[in-house]
Amino acid sequence: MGINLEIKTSGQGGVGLQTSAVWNDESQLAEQWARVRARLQAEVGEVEYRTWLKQVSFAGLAGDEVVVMLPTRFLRDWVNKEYGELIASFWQQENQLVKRVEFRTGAPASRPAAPDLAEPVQAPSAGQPAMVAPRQENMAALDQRFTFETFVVGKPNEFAYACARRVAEAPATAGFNPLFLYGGVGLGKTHLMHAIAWELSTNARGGRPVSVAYMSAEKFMYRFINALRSQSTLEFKNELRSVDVLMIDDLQFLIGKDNTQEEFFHTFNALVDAGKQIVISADKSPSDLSGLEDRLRTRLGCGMVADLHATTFELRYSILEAKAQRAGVEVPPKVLEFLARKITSNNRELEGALNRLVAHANLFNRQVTIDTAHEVLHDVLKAHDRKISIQEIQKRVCEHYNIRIAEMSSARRARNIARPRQVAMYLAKQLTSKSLPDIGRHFGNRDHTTVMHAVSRVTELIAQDAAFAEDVELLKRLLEN
Ligand SMILES: Nc1ncnc2c1ncn2[C@@H]1O[C@H](COP(=O)(O)OP(=O)(O)OP(=O)(O)O)[C@@H](O)[C@H]1O
Repeated sequence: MGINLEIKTSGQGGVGLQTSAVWNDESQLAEQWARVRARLQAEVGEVEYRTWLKQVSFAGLAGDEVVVMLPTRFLRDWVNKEYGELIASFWQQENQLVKRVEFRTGAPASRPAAPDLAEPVQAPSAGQPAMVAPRQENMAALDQRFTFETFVVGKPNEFAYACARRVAEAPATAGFNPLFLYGGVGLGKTHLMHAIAWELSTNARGGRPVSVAYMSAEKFMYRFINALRSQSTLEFKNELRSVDVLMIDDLQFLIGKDNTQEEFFHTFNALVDAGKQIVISADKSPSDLSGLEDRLRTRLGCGMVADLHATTFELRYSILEAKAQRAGVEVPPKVLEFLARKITSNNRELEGALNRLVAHANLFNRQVTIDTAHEVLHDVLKAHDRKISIQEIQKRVCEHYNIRIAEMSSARRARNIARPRQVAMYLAKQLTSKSLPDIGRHFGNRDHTTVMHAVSRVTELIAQDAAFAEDVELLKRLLEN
């Protein structure tokens, strides 16, 4: 049989595959591919087949070109070089339309609910759909809900959001590499990481494909250990070092894992030196991640470090409003306000509370009201009350302003006493679910109208005076932690 074969390697996903005539029948092509695989297996032997060829998948026939996919660039190039001609020849013998075989990175046809970017994925060129790797066990998947569009931006996270946007639009820009996102539990780090990965994998820049590998630090360690066990560390290294963007979530997990840290450090250096983008998230800033090697901490902090601050009432309210709207459920503003005031710990808990409330309302066909919120969320609300007492608030505020604790209940009205007292009342309203009269009782039996006045005065001052706002925010964070 005369074979005129041309083998091409491309970084683009298997897209726009169109076929013609008899040879393009899907089931026929599948059968042909099965036979090609069987012949490859027989030809190269079981061990070689399992090592290199098992991961080749068939994406389709485009004109006279068979497109096959491999999960990584390294594998793509290797298989092309070592087995390209053989694969093409077997195809040619199966299907007379085939003239060429094209090797691409990514995965074939069906798009899973959420792409799995633990394996590098090629973003498509403009106008083409993203190619995504198949969902595989033990790999981190991207959450479809975690996009830039669903991320609510407010004061505490606007800087981190802007940095994330910037990296998604222009990876490896000087000053933004690595991008290090950090903040307390449930404040949106993973959400932003996924948003960057989605953006990069679905929006090619100028037609240039971008390969992204996203995984948790835990997954990184797991894969590294597996590679050591199966003596495939070289493949692991090459695979990671072939990506354009490496994203590692929850880096603090590597604390105390010296060998994995070492491996990560080398991967990090290799990528940054090659002008690739790294994005990291952790619960603390690089300088506070004690337990990480100094040289790694230094490198982590040399790009852009962006903090996701504790939430504010306004942000919590906006998040609840957006989530309720997306869920298509009407939640009265009063209830949103109630939740935003009471559930101050983090956005995950806030979201969980809203979900419970909405599920309850649907299940029992009841309206969402403050009463149902009390009823359904009594455990969460109680836990929050338990966490922060008015006495604790008073103690912290007094320490901060350097006044005696007795002044919280005294009748003195000098500004240097009255203002901290008002701040303490304001925080008591924000951070506990005590009623205004209750709060008043803790402050020398003051009337509830005095507490109301304190709350509105402090709210006004926060809006007018940035330094004062920062003070109050700091106190709040200290108390919440
Ligand atoms: N600004 C935000 N807008 C919309 N949703 C948010 C925002 N911040 C957090 N969330 C939601 O809160 C939940 C927790 O966020 P995420 O998992 O990103 O937190 P995290 O900072 O990674 O926490 P952890 O430290 O536990 O890993 C998610 O459902 C996320 O969508």
